[in-house]
Order: sequence, then structure tokens, then C-alpha cells
Amino acid sequence: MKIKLLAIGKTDNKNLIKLIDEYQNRLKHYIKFELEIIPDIKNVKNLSEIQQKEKEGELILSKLQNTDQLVLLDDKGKHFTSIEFSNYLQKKMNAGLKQLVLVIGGPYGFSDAVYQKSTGKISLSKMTFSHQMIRLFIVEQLYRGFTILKNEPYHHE
Ligand SMILES: C[S@@+](CC[C@H](N)C(=O)[O-])C[C@H]1O[C@@H](n2cnc3c(N)ncnc32)[C@H](O)[C@@H]1O
Repeated sequence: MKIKLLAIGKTDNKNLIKLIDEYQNRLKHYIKFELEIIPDIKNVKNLSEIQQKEKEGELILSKLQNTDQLVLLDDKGKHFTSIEFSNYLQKKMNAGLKQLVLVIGGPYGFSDAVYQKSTGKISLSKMTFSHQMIRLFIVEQLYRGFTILKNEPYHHE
């Protein structure tokens, strides 16, 4: 299985980029992983929130292959402990899934079309974080999940 993380908009924060890169590199020892950044929509000032979400949604959906499973990172999604999340990843691998696509929405979240196409929603907290911070949190949790599956000493209860 491959995991693709789709995210909207580039971040200029060098410290954040460095940390994301570090976990991304660690993760690559366990699974094929790709972070794909969808460029920011141009002239967003002329768009309503709904129009921006719809345009971002079209770009997200255009990136999907037929066999992909689309799972959204969403503060209203399902909550997992890190161990439960590692089991979730194991189940996806056991199911013979070719590619799991995790998506981080833009500043206003997802369009209805993206919600309709998705097969699940994962929340990393009841709180809402910026779409940039979530990139770091999910790569760290993915890394943590794989170290749990491999019984490696990173996660402590
Ligand atoms: C600023 S948030 C968008 C908030 C927007 N009000 C909404 O309803 O989704 C930007 C993106 O970050 C991600 N995000 C923020 N907080 C999250 C959380 N607690 N769990 C999972 N994803 C989160 C989601 O992908 C969200 O679309």
C-alpha cells in the first residue's frame, strides 16, 4: 500500500517544513509515502468561502485514481488513540488497498463534493488546527503508527 497526503497550499514556515520533512523521511522506511501539495487557488479574494472550497474540491478530486480510497482529515471525524490508528493502518494494508489518500482541506474545509466522495473522516483532536499544522501532526502520527506496528520504542503509553 502507498499513502498519499494531499494538502492545499504551500507553507512558507521553514521550521514547519523541516519538521514535516524529518517525519516524512522517517516514515519512508516503513511505507511508500508521498506528500502532494496542491497550489493555492489564485485570486481567492474574489471568491466566496463556498466557491473557494468548491474550486479546491475540484482540484482534490482531479488527483484521485479509481482505485484510491479517500479519507479526510476533519475535526468532525472519527477519533483514534495512536494504537487504534496503527490498527486502522494495518487493516487498510491487509485489505490490499493500493493507495490510501489522506486529505487536508483548505482554510474553510471541504466542499460537499469532496465529502460525498470520501470513505471516512479522521479527527486528530476536537480542536481545529491550521491546515499547515495538521500536515506535521498527521505525518508524526503515521510514523508513530508504523513504529507501534513494528514494536519499535517510539510510542509510550
Ligand atoms: C482551518 S481547518 C478548516 C476548518 C473548517 N472550519 C472546517 O470546517 O473544516 C483546515 C483543515 O485542517 C484540517 N484540520 C484542522 N483541524 C483538524 C483536526 N482537529 N483533525 C483533523 N483535521 C483537522 C482539516 O483537513 C481542515 O479541512
